[in-house]
Amino acid sequence: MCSLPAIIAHSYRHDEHGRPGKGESARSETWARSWPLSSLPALTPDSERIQQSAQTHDFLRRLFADPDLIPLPFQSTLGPLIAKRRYPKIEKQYDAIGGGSPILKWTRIQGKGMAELLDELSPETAPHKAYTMFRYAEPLTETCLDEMRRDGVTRAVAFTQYPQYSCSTTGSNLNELWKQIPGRAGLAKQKGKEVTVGADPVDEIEWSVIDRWGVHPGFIDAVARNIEASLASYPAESRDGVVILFSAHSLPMSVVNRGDPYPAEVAASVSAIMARLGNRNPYRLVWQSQVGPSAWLGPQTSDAIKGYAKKGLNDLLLVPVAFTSDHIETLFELDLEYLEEAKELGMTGVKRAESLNDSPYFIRAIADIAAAHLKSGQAVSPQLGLRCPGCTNEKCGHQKEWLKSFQAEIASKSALASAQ
Ligand SMILES: C=CC1=C(C)c2cc3[nH]c(cc4nc(cc5[nH]c(cc1n2)c(C)c5CCC(=O)O)C(CCC(=O)O)=C4C)c(C)c3C=C
Ligand code: FES
Ligand SMILES: [Fe+2]
Repeated sequence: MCSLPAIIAHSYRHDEHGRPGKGESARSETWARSWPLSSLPALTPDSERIQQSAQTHDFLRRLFADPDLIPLPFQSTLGPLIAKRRYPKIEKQYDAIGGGSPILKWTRIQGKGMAELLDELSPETAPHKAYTMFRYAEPLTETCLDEMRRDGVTRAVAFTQYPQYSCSTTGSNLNELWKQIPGRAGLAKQKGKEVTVGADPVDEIEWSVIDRWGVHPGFIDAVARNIEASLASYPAESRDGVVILFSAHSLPMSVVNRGDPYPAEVAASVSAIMARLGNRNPYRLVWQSQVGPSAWLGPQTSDAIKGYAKKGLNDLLLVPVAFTSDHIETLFELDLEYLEEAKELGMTGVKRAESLNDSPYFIRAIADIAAAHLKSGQAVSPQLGLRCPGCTNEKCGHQKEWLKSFQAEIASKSALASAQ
């Protein structure tokens, strides 16, 4: 299974009087239903392999078809061709990390833990259920919406699992969500289709968005704890000299120059983590995973390692700062490519801090973020409302207007709940 993390929707139902339904008891049962992999019949190694290969290819095909991520000339022709050409290399990488991305597993563990904590932290909006919505792999937006439709969800929070906002990641996911809601006036008009708003129960869902949380103290603390655990493995006398290399997925310079907020938000996370650690170590922010020949934001992580090797440094701690769980970027690129490269360069003190995965501190942090959001009465943050100065993507405008349209209702319901 390989996928790009997208949105966890937290939802609860209301009873017939519009109050949160306290009696809904099926959380664990519906949760079990939302583990499609565990309910598959036993697979032979061969059929597993075929399924895995098809998933990787579908993932790449969808990714290169997304103009919000990679705008290509003749996208519908060129996208599939690039996906096909890239597939053998990427498939080998997934093979090397155990046959697929663990991102679905971790996202579900985090979501389940978060929903359970949220029931305690925000009993007035309980019960909560976490759904997973990926942009390029199952469960896709439409699959997740189907599940929500079946469950009769009426209120949902689109909670991005990217701590820092980029229009290429969270933005693309929100654009897709807007596109997949059948009764959106904007798109229905655009395509000249007659859509009866309200004909589909999914039209009735009230949405709000947690769009970024890269400096939340709970998130910062969870990352800092993993860094502290790794630093503890260096000898005490050299510990404070270890260079912390924060590594985040890079962006094409065209996206940076359009005014994408991600680089500044990643830098803000790094500063907050360093402050939490007492600013004892030297550090740099570097960028990984660039794709294709265009200019990307640097310095690249692998060049930074090589540069420090040349300067005679030995102790580097790599810290993934824009991912909340392991996947190909950490398990293959950092662990297998860069750590190996560093060894070949003679560096013996290069290590990687663990990803957040099932960190209880992280799960508590996302539960806190969700609880505060549910109390806030906010549908959309002021930052989400603003388009990039260089944005020419009409979908971004529609998506933001659609999400802002929930503001009055969310605010009045929240005011009502806090008055009770
Ligand atoms: C913060 C996270 C990410 C940003 C920003 C991001 C931007 C971005 N990515 C591509 C192209 C590709 N990304 C690919 C995989 C991939 N990307 C992220 C995260 C971010 N991407 C993750 C977590 C993953 C791996 C998912 C998993 O293993 O489950 C890939 C596919 C792999 C490959 O072919 O190398 C591509 C392609 C662009 C163009 C971009 C910014 C515009
Ligand atoms: S690209 Fe950033 S808002 Fe459209
Ligand atoms: Fe990516």
